Amino acid sequence: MKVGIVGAGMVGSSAGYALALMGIVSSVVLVDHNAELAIAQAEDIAHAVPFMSSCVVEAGDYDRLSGASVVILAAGVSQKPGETRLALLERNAAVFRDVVGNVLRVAPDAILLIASNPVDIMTQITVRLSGLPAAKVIGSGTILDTARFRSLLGRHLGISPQSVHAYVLGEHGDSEVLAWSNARAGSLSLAGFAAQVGSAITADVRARIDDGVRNAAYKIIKGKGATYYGIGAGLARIVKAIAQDQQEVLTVSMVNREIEGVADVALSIPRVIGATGIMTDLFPDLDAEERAALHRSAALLKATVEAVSL
Ligand SMILES: NC(=O)C1=CN([C@@H]2O[C@H](COP(=O)(O)OP(=O)(O)OC[C@H]3O[C@@H](n4cnc5c(N)ncnc54)[C@H](O)[C@@H]3O)[C@@H](O)[C@H]2O)C=CC1
Ligand SMILES: CC(=O)C(=O)O
Repeated sequence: MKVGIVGAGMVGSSAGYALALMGIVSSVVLVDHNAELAIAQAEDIAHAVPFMSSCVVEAGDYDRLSGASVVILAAGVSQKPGETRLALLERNAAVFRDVVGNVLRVAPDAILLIASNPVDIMTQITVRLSGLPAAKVIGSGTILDTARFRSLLGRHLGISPQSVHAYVLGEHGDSEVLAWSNARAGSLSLAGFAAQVGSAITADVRARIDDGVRNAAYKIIKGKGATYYGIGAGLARIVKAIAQDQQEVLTVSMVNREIEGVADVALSIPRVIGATGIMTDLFPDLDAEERAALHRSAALLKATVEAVSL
């Protein structure tokens, strides 16, 4: 499978690196309006390949995306310290007006995987610009927030994050919703597991984990200027689910017909991902407080996307 990546900065190159090391696709092509950067990133990643896999990693112009099954869109600006994701909207919408048409011209059948922020709005804008069915335009959404939630819960409980089943829903951003009520550890409820291992989830623990998930990006950007390893691996994980038709349940964003009373809005819930993109939506069981928070998140995104003119 060939995967294209438009935007060879920190996020795009990290996704390319993860894909190349995982050895799950045969070819990765990096495209950037800074052609010199794309060439340098591709060459650097290609030098890691002989240690791990046999993926061909190259850079080129849009024509080189011909035949790509998936194209990751990671072009545009990223947050400065203290800046919200939503503040990037106008600048990245302008970038996508340029990028989406160029990709579709050469790879009209590709699944588009959106990473640029604000990712839910950029996903909805991409559906509008491309005319593609919603299930073929996947936003990375809360895949990273869900990983952060599982990581912090696993650390608190003393188990692998892979044994924690917990999801972050809604916006990939400040209004996101940590679905505590249906989180599980192994086969047990969170509270049941925590009691057995003597690591109660007190109000303080819950507040600390909520803060660690919700504000992770702000803290990392303050410390090192950008986040990229986590989302790079998350994007590669979504590509793997498509490449291997895994029917994997992941929290990703797409334009939903209706969520908690809000129509036609892109946000994340758990969904089954396979060869053709999003196969099924899985609306989780939530308590009343979580449902109200998800409604607020959906309403915020809807109001934001309605203000964008294309
Ligand atoms: N979805 C998520 O969970 C995450 C999303 N992001 C977002 O990903 C995006 C990229 O972030 P970084 O890679 O750190 O930024 P970066 O600045 O390192 O890379 C962006 C790249 O886009 C390229 N670019 C800009 N306009 C272009 C155009 N019209 N055509 C082709 N290439 C163009 C630039 O030359 C640059 O190389 C940002 O919007 C950031 O907020 C970042 C981390 C996590
Ligand atoms: C930057 C960003 O969206 C994140 O790390 O969550």
